Amino acid sequence: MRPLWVRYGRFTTCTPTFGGAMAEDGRGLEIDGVSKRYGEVTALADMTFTVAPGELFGFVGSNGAGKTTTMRIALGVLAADAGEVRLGGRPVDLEVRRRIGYMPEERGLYPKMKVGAQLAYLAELHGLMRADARAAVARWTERLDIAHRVDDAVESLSLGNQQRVQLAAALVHDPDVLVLDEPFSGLDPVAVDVMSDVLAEKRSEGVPVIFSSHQLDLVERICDRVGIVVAGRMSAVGTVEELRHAGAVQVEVHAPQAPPGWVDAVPGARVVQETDGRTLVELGPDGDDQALLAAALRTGPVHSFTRRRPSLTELFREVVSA
Ligand SMILES: Nc1ncnc2c1ncn2[C@@H]1O[C@H](COP(=O)(O)OP(=O)(O)OP(=O)(O)O)[C@@H](O)[C@H]1O
Repeated sequence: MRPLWVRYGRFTTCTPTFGGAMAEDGRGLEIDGVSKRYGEVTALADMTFTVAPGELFGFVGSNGAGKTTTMRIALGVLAADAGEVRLGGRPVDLEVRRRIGYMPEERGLYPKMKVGAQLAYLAELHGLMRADARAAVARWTERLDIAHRVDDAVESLSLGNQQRVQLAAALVHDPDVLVLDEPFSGLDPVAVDVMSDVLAEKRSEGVPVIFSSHQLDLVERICDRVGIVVAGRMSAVGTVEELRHAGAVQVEVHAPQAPPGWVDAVPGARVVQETDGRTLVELGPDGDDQALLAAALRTGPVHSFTRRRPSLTELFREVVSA
């Protein structure tokens, strides 16, 4: 059967040509040397990373860094100038695309269509038989706690519930990979938990899951790996622990009698913040925490001396301002 492209609101999809789990060969989703320009603007420059099967990957970066462009190219609705996207080792073509579950940043639902009918329509577009589509809609609307709204028009739902419908739309065809553009934005804490649980469930099924977000505390909490994008390139990638250990060591010192400037004499040490006898010090590669402790003790009593690693938010600031 020849794939047929269908415009669905702002969501484009195609009719099925075959089934099969393409992410199961251990290679997952590969973004390989992808570049994209919009006129004079370089949106992506050699963007490269992978999302393994069963991995929850957080895609973070400043506004305009290139996250949405990467995701659109991964889905195949936008063409790259160079590079390739593969799923399970296979370049993303029309057939592979229908195995992707995509949640676009600008949500793409028909406002006046009923929730249940809309989801069933989408599931059928992705190749499910009518009865299977209805069963999938029942399962996902139940799971996402919107089953009581299936006969309501999408526009009558709150924005958060519309977002749950949008997630259901990405899931009803049991995709081999999930690509979600800011799925958590605007959700209340309960909805955040529901969304996190669903993503974790898909991960446990071996699905590669990538989502973009500006909620770094959430990304730090739930993701297996994180990629920080700066100006269209992957600037840092790894587990949060790996990124934190690659960052500078910080030490919080509580020495109430220490005068301003007490850190200046310690080689490789830099004051990040100083308030009420508490000093946050960053140690460079040549910094020595014992020399810092000795300097603190010379000022008087030291009530606490704690080594800490930067949070993802601090790392993010460091990476984007480098
Ligand atoms: N259709 C377009 N025409 C021209 N420039 C575009 C277009 N879409 C994106 N850009 C530019 O490409 C760059 C990357 O944009 P993109 O939307 O991918 O970033 P983002 O990381 O998703 O940002 P945000 O966090 O704000 O959603 C930006 O400089 C943006 O202005």
